[in-house]
Amino acid sequence: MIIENHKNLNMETKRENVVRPIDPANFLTEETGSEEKSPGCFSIDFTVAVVLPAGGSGERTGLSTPKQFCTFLNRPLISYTIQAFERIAWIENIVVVIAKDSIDLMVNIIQQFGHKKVKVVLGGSTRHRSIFNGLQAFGESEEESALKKPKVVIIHDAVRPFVEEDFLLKIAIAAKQQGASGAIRPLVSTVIATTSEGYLDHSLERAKYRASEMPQGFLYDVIHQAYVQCSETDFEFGTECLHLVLQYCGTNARLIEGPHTLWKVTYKKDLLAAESIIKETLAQTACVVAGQCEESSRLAGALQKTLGSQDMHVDIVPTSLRRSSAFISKTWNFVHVTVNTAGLADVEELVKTFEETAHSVLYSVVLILVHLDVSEQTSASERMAALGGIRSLAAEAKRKNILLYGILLNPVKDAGQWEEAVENLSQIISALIKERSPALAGQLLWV
Ligand SMILES: Nc1ccn([C@@H]2O[C@H](COP(=O)(O)OP(=O)(O)OP(=O)(O)O)[C@@H](O)[C@H]2O)c(=O)n1
Ligand SMILES: O=P(O)(O)OC[C@@H](O)[C@@H](O)[C@@H](O)CO
Repeated sequence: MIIENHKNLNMETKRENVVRPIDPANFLTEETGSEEKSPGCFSIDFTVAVVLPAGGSGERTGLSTPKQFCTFLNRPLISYTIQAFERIAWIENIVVVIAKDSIDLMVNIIQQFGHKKVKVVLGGSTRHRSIFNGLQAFGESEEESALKKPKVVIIHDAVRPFVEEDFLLKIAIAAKQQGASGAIRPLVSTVIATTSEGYLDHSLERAKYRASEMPQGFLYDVIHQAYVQCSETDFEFGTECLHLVLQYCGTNARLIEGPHTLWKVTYKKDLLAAESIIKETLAQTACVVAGQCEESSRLAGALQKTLGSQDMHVDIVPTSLRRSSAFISKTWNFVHVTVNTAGLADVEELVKTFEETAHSVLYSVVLILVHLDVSEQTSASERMAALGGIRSLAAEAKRKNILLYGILLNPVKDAGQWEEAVENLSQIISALIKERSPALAGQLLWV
């Protein structure tokens, strides 16, 4: 679900963090978080920084909110892109270039989602002007500017959230060696030239052409020099940074074919596609927290098998380890199996652990309580009553971006009926994890 307004963002603006609107000729950047290095898989021996142009209005989406600030899964698109770069240890700084009207919102996003390497800079009336503004946030020395210029600068549209470290490394190394580098993709449609009357003039041989995508990498001095020299026409109508460095610096970019995930969010459908991709990625793993008793272990093992058959990787963790960060950090989906005792206290403790570890800040956590009561003494209504507290617990958890659901599993003795019940349970668990619906949080389902 795409949300255009920002009712779910904490809009209490801390003015001291706001980048003061200033004359674009004299850039000011504002430190908005501590410099923390995220663990990375690769390392390189030169400095790299990133400029994310995010100053556009997103007219082609037809939405009133610029697409980079449209939210899905309780988070704006730009936050996903920032995180894609922030988690990379060899990227030192991320300059986000935004329109003046978005300053307060951007500062709140940085604070709400804990973005650490980000500096905010004012954009311009076109993408090239915004990129140039971003580049000018760097200076020759720390004295001249809050940001020392990097050896290589990666330029990446803020509305392209799916970018991986290995490809960024290729782009950065090629830019260091060649002066410039850029991502390309095969054309999907054939390119044609039209006459002024709107007829076909000629078509291009598709195999000879490629789509220019992002990220692009440049030696900082090369791209900066190109922008210093480029014309007003370039600034007003240009869309290709690689062209600028060729025309004004004679630098021929190394072109690297990238994965199909580099696509740019342009239309509303792209926002829906981005939400689906993130949901699909989050739903690939789960953790079943189970007690030591035989029924609990048996149910946990059966769920691991049935969810596994739906391509979900499931770890089983004993209840005693439910608070260990080792297992919490591996997934955003948790199934807590309880037998005979309702286990709401355990669930409450898990919610507290997710909050203490800030695990639900970037992505919603799905927490499903599966309760099996094998004691012969309790009636169905008594079992329902035992989980009656889940609704209030779920309301509190939802405020922390934790989606709590309850499922009552009826005990059955017949092996065939048990297998069928576990299959049904597994389908429900899978659906709750895939959909991540806040509307169903607090509901008690019955299998
Ligand atoms: N004056 C501008 C215009 C665009 N961009 C950014 O450049 C990227 C790619 O541009 P595009 O997809 O065209 O974004 P918009 O210009 O916002 O879209 P539209 O043309 O539909 O208005 C986006 O992250 C956009 O925010 C920018 O920083 N400054
Ligand atoms: O043209 P738009 O402003 O919609 O998007 C920018 C794209 O052109 C640009 O990101 C790539 O083509 C690479 O230069």
